[in-house]
Amino acid sequence: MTRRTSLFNANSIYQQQSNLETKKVPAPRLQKITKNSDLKPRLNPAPRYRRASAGSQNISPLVALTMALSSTFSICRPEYSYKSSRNPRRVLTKPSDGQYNNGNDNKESDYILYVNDVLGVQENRKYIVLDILGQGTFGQVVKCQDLKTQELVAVKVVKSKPAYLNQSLTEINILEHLNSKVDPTDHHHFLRLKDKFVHKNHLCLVFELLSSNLYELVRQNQFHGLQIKLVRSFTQQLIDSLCVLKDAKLIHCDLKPENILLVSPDKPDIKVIDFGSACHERQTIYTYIQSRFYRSPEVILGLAYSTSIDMWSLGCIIAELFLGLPLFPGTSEYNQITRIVEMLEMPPTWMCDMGKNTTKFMNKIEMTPQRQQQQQQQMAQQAPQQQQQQQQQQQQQQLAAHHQMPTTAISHHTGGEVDYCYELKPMAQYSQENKVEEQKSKRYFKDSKLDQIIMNYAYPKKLSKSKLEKEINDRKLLVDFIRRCLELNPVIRWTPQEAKEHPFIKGE
Ligand SMILES: Nc1ncnc2c1ncn2[C@@H]1O[C@H](COP(=O)(O)OP(=O)(O)OP(=O)(O)O)[C@@H](O)[C@H]1O
Repeated sequence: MTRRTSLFNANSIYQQQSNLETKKVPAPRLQKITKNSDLKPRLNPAPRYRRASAGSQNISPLVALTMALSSTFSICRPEYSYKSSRNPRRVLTKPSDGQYNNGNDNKESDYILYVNDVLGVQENRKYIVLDILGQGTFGQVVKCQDLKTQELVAVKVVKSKPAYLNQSLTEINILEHLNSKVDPTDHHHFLRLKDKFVHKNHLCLVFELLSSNLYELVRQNQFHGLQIKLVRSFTQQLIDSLCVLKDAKLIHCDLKPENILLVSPDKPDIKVIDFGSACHERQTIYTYIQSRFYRSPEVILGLAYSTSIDMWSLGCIIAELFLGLPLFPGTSEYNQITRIVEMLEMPPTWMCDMGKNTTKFMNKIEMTPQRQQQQQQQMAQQAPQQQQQQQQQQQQQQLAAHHQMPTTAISHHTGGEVDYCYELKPMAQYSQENKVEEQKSKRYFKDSKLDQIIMNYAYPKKLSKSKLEKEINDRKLLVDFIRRCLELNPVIRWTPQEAKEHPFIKGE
């Protein structure tokens, strides 16, 4: 404490004392501060309201009834003695009825975990369970202490079903590759894997212990958006991770706020977790990937995918961090693609042509002669140069469709024998065909287009003119950045390397 602060405290105590004296209230038991005395107020040596502890020292009632409760109790009842081994075991897993694996697992094949359980049997590789951190598709994540080093760690106890076991082995492979080869110096925000072992038929992965995930952070903020400065800091770190992943040809496949964790509660440093769905760009075998709100149009439509699906998820995440609510909170896959199209645009025709699931969500409509005529008239009115450009575009599209290579993002196909376009199926048609009850989308935002939503989102109160101008400018950059991540055509969607140069990231 500096001299300035202690002086300030002493003066305020003097002030307090004189106020009390004028009101004729008994003054607190402070020693009068003289010129030469210590500036800190001193309590009289014999404190009142003290209790004896079992160790025959004087302790305050607060300590006696909290930290020293057990010894206080033994003073009152000498026959009482406390042993932690007699505590009831606190169960962390729900449901907790043992159904499989000799009663160790519940009906969901989750290992039934209790506080103070020890995971691991090998000497020097044992972890005592302290608390539950999270539960996911693959199993449970618990906070543990390494019995040898006393270090706190997070242990993922994987479900005992073979499918989850296999997928978790992939997670181990990818994390080990990332930790030892791709990012050995731990500079690119990837979770560190420390150990792995099998405990009672459950694969256990020991990770460094991190803090809350970004969904929890937004929830703690009552689902109000985060400050643009903080959003920028998170985005810079995520772009850095995605650049490294792209260079390593790895796709995370499940980027979402729940899978981005703060390293500690008091700093904006983050790490990407959950590589349980990750894969190499050459091994994209699964088609049902990414959590729905963050699922890219190419995955919804059933096209081949690449690292660019993580950039789509990133766009959704950044928007959500700024707005406090998910941008595309789809209630079904149909609802998801509907929300995307309503807010942004239709996917280009080549994507609809090539998507294995397109016919589930969209109708292919033949162009009527009337509509064709209308278009030709429009073309004739356009400048010759534009016409030439359009013709070139058409040729490119035909070529692209032929070689399954996309070029530009237009929603209808012209040229060739048939002229057609795609349209989203009306809700009633989709519901009837798929025998489901689709609901009309609930709107979270008053505006319907991305730029309006962000530019009109509540501004911080009492901003000076210059700060308001800066906020508006920052938001314009944010809109532009998100729009480039949310490009429906994955071929022209920005790569993380391109995004790294954007003024929003550079803070220009
Ligand atoms: N290293 C860690 N430190 C602290 N908490 C963690 C850690 N790893 C995971 N968690 C918590 O556990 C939750 C689930 O973890 P994880 O996503 O790895 O499990 P999962 O079963 O693969 O989940 P999902 O259903 O998303 O696939 C996370 O959202 C996070 O809150």
